[in-house]
This record gives sequence, structure tokens and C-alpha cells, in this order.
Amino acid sequence: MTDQTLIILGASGDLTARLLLPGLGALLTAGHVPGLTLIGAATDDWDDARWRQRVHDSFGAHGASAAAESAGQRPPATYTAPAASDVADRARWVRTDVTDPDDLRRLLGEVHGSAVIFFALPPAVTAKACEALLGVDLPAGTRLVLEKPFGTGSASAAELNALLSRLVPEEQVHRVDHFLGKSTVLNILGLRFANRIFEPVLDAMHVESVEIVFDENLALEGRAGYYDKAGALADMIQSHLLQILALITMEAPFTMAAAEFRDRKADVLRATRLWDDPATSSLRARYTAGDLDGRKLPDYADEPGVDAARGTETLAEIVLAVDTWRWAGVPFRLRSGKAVGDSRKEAVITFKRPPRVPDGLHGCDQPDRLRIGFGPDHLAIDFNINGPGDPFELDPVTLEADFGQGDLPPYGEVLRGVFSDDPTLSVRADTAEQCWRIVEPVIEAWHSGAVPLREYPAGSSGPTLPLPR
Ligand SMILES: O=C1O[C@H](COP(=O)(O)O)[C@@H](O)[C@H](O)[C@H]1O
Repeated sequence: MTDQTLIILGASGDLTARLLLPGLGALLTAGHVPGLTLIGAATDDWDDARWRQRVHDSFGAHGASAAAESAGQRPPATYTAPAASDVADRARWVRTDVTDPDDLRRLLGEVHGSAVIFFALPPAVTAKACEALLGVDLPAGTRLVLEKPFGTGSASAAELNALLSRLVPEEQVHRVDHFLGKSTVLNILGLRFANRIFEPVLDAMHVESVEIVFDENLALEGRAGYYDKAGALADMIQSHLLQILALITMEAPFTMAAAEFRDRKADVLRATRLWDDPATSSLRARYTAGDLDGRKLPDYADEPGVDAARGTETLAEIVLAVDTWRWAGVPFRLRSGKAVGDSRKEAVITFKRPPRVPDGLHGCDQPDRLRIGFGPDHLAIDFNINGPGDPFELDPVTLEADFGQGDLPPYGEVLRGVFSDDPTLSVRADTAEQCWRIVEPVIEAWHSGAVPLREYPAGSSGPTLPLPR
């Protein structure tokens, strides 16, 4: 493998310390990316020593634990293996205005081997940095890695895509969605396409509804600068939860080659739309002061850095239709909230009732369900059997299995794809635009005030929408 240089633009930020560097540390510790040089770049007046300390800290046990725990995984002891320490010891800080072509040219002069440029920047700055890069010769094979949110709507995503296509070929653009690096999310593929049991009943004939829920008991956690501009819809649904929907609904690719896998995901997202009017198919709400796990949380509007007038939602829910032969008529509820008391992170496929239960079998009307947990990672099947006691009295049972954990935390998995030039787990240009297209009627209705901003006390379960029948 040739030497590579990872340049992080916006390297002094929270994303770099909290997720990116721990993921990188895990990857290096697992023996990937030999010969890596790491360069941090931002306008901050840091030096190599300060950056190296940041890298060491994030590679160390604390950062590693945070990354692993947020992935619902058991934290490994440490990521400061010699290979990771060595990269941290040699890391360089290059003070850079990422919107200035001269600065970027100087920065790229430091590249050893091929370059990976990670934009750990807000969307507007990312676009400016890409424009500045148009005036710079990029080393052959340069990969560009972009974080969510990718644009702020389908038009700005299309503009950014057009800009990126002038810099490098699409296969060298990696739009990161770290949920695609979660082992439990990727397990959906094995569950669906490597078994005979489930796939034949995953369709509109057998499935009543599908829920994809990511309710967290985390609140704002000091991220107002980013979150207050994004909100729950863009932060979680437009990005991560639509990727999960694509994995649950896509047709089987012939091979796992990036092009085929991404084609199948794109097919199904193109067929996805809001179920009905945003007034009935979307919900937005914001937490007010409350108690959560013994912590007193302030009203979201009083959190430091929040602009209450912006009306940002901390809980969003939408109901979608997937207009394919397989799924037409099945409602998909996508929901995510912050500061929710009952932390629930799962996809639940609820099956229709059996066409007829024989007279004389009685006592239980629980529908069959397949539940895929995203933290902790597990799989459960709820169904009815005769059970103990009266042999004609039905009882609900649950078969459960814990998914084995992946070797790497989600950011490590995604970065592995970037460094090995494999875009399978990255979001393709057309898909990024489709994901905005799907939520745009909701955004417009929310902006026009057609859907009121509801409230829920922090620590409560928050409001929900009735599912269409
Ligand atoms: O990208 C994000 O994801 C996290 C949830 O993912 P996890 O891997 O940390 O469980 C979410 O808390 C955050 O708001 C969002 O930006």
C-alpha cells in the first residue's frame, strides 16, 4: 500500500476530537493504513505540539471509549498502540485559511504519498473550501471526505456535487454517514440477503408497518453551534435514518461491489416520498425543562448558544411511503429525538396478523415483530406460541440474539473504506440529493408554520404520530 496523508480541515473542532480521531486511532491500532501522515489544518494559532497532544488524547482510552460506547460497543482498553502513537508523534499542524487557495496550495505541498482531505467543517465553509480548491492542483488520486449535513437542501447539495465533480471523480468523493459504518446497521444486509427465512416475508403482503427510531437520552451536550442550525430532521432523519431505510427496503445487489450496492440503495430512495400531507405525516417538537436519569435539564431554548427564535426541533418524526412493487402501501415511521426518557434505538418490522387463527386458540393478539437494535446491538423476534400452561392459550415469546460487534467503531469502519479507496459505505452524489428531496416538503411546511412546534418535557417519551391504517 502506498503512503497516504490525511489532512483534516477544521481540525480544532469537536467532531475531530470526539469521533474522527478515535475512529482513526482504532483503525491504526488494528494495523490498517501503514505509512500514514496526519496533518491538522485550521485558522487556530496552534503548533505541532498542541495538535499532537490533541491527537494523543483522542487516540487514548477516553476517546476510544466514547467512540465505542456511542456505537453501543464494549470499549477496547486503548487505541494508543505503537502504530497509532507513531502517527500522533509525527502529526503536523499547518495553520490554514481553508478558503484561501494560496494557503491550500502550501498545505498540499506537505502531502506525502496520496492525499485524503477530510472536511470537518460546516456546510457553507465546506463549499467555500471546495471553490478555493478549484484553483489548486490536487495530487493524483486525492480523495475528498465530507461530513453531514451535505448541503442544506437538494439544490445546495446539487451545487456542491457539481463543484466536487470538477475536483475529483465521484468514486473519490466520500460523503460520510457513520451509521453505514455501524456493524449492526451493516448486519441488515446479511440478515436480509444471506438467509431464506426473512426475505420472502419482507414485503407489503406480509408487513404492516416499519419503524426506524433513534430516541436518545442525550440532550444538546454543548453542541448548540452545530445542532441549533441543523435540528433533529437534518441531524438524524435526512441522513442516518434514511440510510437505514434504504438498507431495509433495497433489492439484493448482485455483488457487494460499490457501484451495484449504491445503485440498489439509490433505486429505493428514488421511490420514497412523504406518506401524505406534512400536516399529518410529520411532527416536530422541542424539549422543555425536565429530569432525565436524575439530571435536571434546562429548557432547550435556554441552553447556551441556542437561538430560541430559530424554532429548532429536538424531536422529529415523519411517515414515508416506498413506492416499489415490494413495499407500496406500507408506512415507514422515521423518528429521532433528544432528551427522551426512554432511549430507543431500533428498527421494528411489524407483520400483519395471520389470515386466520383457528377457533379454540386464544388469548394473545400481539403481532409478530422483527426488531433490529442499534445500541445495544441485537436482534429479536417477537411471536406467539402455545407456551406453558393451557395448551390452547397463546403466549408471546421473544427469540433474541446479540450481534457480534465489529472490530472497528463506525468512524473507523468508514475511514477504512476511504483509505482503501472503496466508496461502498459512502453516500453517492445522487443519493445525497434524493435524501433532501424526500424531506423537503416537510422543511417547507415547517418553515411556513403549517406544522406547529410542539413541546415535551425532557425525560418524557415525547409526542408521536398515529400510523396510517
Ligand atoms: O451523527 C449523529 O449521531 C449521533 C448518534 O449516533 P451515535 O453513533 O453517537 O450513537 C447523534 O447523537 C448526533 O446528534 C448526530 O449528529
